[in-house]
Amino acid sequence: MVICCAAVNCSNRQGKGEKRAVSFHRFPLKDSKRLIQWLKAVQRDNWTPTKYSFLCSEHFTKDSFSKRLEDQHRLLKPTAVPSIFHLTEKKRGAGGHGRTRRKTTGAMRGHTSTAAGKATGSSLSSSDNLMAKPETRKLKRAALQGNATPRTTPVVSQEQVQSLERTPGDGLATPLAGNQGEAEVSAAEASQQKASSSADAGGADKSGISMDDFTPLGSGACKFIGSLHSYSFSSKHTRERPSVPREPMDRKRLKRDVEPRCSGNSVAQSPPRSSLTATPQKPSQSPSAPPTDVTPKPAAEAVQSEHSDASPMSINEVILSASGACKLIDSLHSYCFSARQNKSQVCCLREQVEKKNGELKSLRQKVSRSDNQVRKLREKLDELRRASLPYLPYLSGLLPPSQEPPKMNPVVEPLSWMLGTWLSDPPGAGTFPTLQPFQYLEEVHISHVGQPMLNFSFNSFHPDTHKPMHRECGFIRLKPDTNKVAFISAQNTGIVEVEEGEVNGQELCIASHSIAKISFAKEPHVEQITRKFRLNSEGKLEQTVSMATTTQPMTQHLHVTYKKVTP
Ligand code: HEM
Repeated sequence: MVICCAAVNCSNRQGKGEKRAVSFHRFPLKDSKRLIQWLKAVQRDNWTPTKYSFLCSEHFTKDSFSKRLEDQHRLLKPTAVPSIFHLTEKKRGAGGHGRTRRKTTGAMRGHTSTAAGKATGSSLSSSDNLMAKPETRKLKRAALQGNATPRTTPVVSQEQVQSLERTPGDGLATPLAGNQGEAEVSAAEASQQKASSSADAGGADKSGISMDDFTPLGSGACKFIGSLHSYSFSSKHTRERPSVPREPMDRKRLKRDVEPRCSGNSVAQSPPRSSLTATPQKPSQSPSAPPTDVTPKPAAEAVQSEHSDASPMSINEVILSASGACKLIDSLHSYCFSARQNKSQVCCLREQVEKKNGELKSLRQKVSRSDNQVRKLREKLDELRRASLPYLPYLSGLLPPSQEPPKMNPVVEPLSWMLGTWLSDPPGAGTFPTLQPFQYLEEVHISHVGQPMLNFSFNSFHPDTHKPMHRECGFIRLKPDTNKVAFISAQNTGIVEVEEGEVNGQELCIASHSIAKISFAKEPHVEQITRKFRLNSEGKLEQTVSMATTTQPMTQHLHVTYKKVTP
């Protein structure tokens, strides 16, 4: 890399001119206040210095320098601010500052220079600026000897100042008390120095080139920014040329690292070297021909080897690039984290759903088992009901509809105490000389429908099996205005009989008047039957049946007490 002066209308560069005549000094990038003063003095619009930007010694007054004790080497004072500039020519743009115009630069070395008079740069005519270079040298020397006074009205663009004032570099790097990162480069000496000597202690060597000149800003923050920038650059480069090997890409970056205005002069391609073993290459000593090599180049390569990218980006660009990279990395981290979190949540939810499904399946099985149990219990209940009250269905079938009951005929009123539904309680007792005593259940229903008679039905059941046994039904009539009663009955055994008697109070005694039977009725045939009904003191209905058969005299066959089950 050729070290060039960044001042407007200054063509000084390393290796040009007399040895030790001109030294080059870095911009105090780490000292923002002083950097602002430098920029105001330089007056380059839309331009931001990099660590490879230099001002030559011709822009500083003599008292800006001190001499090192051991070798009397000229050093720029840490507080020095440049003040000697040629600002009368058309200012350079952001991309360069017109080296070709350097030859036509006038002798006015800053509008406050005593050698140049008190006229401002803007007031000078173009002819005044057309000065021969030797003359310019004289004026330079005069300035270095103190003839030039610092600019009292520095001008700097507001954009530059704001950019610097908000540059994070102020906070990232603590200003150094020493040379603060700017270099003092004696072009002639620097070209002859060995890299080994320049790497001794990181300080300025005899050449005037300090190791700090070519090392990056020494803070971790800067290294961090550099690495992010390297990441951004390499990503960009990979996108553009994904198949290009790494080494060519690095060489390409070396070219970019050179100051734009110097790159056209000479950039010697050399293999990358270590920062501490790099050997400076001897530059061309001819002032007229552009040098084929430059002294600081190995050191610059060392910087590049230490930092993956040393492109001449402005500080703001670096910061913006780093900030963008940080945001991108943060967003990627956030995305990865949220993706992992979402995946974990999905897995967790899936497990919960599977667990709930298992619970639901278990509950459905329980419900199914419960339904079966309920169904079986209902069946059992129905069976128990049938077993306990087998005649209730018949009873319910005999009950009148829920409406106004018919008015009882007065004729049957003497028999009204018989009305109702009655159930045997206790079970009836069966006896006969030819039979073993037995028990039975019986349901009695005696009603009327408004007619002058009562309707009756007697249905007996086996006490254990509830199977139907003897059954009979018929009518009870009263002879009007008498207590004479006729009892007409048909029995399932094939007997049809009429009994007559009298009702006295709540007792009815009747005896068979006529008995008919079917031709195939089972023997022994019944020949006489007597009955007695009464409502006892407990309100229960009692019936006693006696009969005579073809084999047995009149003997009691049945006795049963009923309790009333309807009002
Ligand atoms: C007024 C009504 C009834 C008459 C006229 C009548 C008549 C008879 C006669 C003639 C016998 C045969 C006796 C023998 O073999 O020596 C008999 C037997 C029997 N009766 Fe009655 N009976 C009447 C009501 C009932 C009732 C309400 C029951 C209740 C369940 C009943 C249960 C039996 C039994 C279990 C036998 C023995 C086995 C059989 O022959 O079926 N009877 N009955």
